[in-house]
Amino acid sequence: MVDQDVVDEDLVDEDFIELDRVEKVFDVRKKTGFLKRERRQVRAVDAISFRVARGEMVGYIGPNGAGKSTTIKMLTGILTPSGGRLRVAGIDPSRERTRLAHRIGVVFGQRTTLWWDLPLIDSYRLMHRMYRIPDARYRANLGRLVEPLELGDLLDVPVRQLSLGQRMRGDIVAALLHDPEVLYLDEPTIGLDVVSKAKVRESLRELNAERGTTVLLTTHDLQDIEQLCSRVMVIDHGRLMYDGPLTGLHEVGQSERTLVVDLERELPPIEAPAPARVVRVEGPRQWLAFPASESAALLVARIAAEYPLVDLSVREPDIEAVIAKMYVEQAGKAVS
Ligand SMILES: Nc1ncnc2c1ncn2[C@@H]1O[C@H](COP(=O)(O)OP(=O)(O)OP(=O)(O)O)[C@@H](O)[C@H]1O
Repeated sequence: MVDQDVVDEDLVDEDFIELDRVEKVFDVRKKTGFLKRERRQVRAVDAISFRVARGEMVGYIGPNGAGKSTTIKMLTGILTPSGGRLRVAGIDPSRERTRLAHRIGVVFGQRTTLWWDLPLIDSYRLMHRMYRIPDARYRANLGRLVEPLELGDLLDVPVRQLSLGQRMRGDIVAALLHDPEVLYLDEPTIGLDVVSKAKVRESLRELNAERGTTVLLTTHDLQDIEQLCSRVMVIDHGRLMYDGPLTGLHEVGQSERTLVVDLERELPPIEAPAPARVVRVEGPRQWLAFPASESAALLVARIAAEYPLVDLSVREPDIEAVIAKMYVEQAGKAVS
């Protein structure tokens, strides 16, 4: 709610979210024997710097344990950085968490901010009070959000009775009732079916286009990024590996698909026509990498003609594969 807060006049729109060499180190104690404990440090976020402009929609991706949630938690003020400088809308999140809370919205796909046993509308009424949203604005926002997210018939249903997709859409409305300028989304489409995913993505697109809401999106689903974000940042082991347009990421990461082949019995690696090649063998199962630009049909036909084929499937590259390819590319550049 911008009008209730003091807006930082010096803040440039390009620096709406600002991180300079931000770090987060956790002290972890592990039991290693009777009365023996080992202390270890986990560098979850390692000197990350980036800027997000007001109104941008940016993907923030990486494998499990990369440091995404830790970054988001620092951006909301839940966690305090161990080092570096961080500002959101000119505010230091960990110092002024409450003031910032009025300007940001957060959706965690795996958790809900809604009250489990209450009808959906009661959660919204509670938020209306908690955020002290003016009545007219609350009604207008509810009207504006509920219809496109198709929640009109579900407002009186207890949250525990909603499907995952309905609950997720309910959470998105909850995060937007107070008109936040920034929305952090952590896996907003996880576990959703194709139709629900499409609905969630469509509403996010509209929100960004119509209200200029800045969106930082964490996901394991590359299609979320493809359909929503023109810019993507890749994080791994707490470090920023890539920051740029999705097309650049495609060039390094999406260039290969995998054909998984189940043979009748264990055999030596399949002799596939280049550039296809066997990348892994486990008993009768073999994995072949091949260029995403080529059809799998020819490769399948060749293998079927020459090998005792039982089953097969084609896998699109996942984020882990994209990042693995980045390492190879970077190592190659460092050597050459
Ligand atoms: N409270 C904590 N105490 C100790 N270590 C932590 C804590 N929170 C996170 N970590 C560690 O920090 C690293 C980064 O974790 P984080 O949850 O940020 O990763 P992530 O990218 O969000 O992963 P995922 O995709 O699995 O959610 C991991 O090694 C994790 O075990």
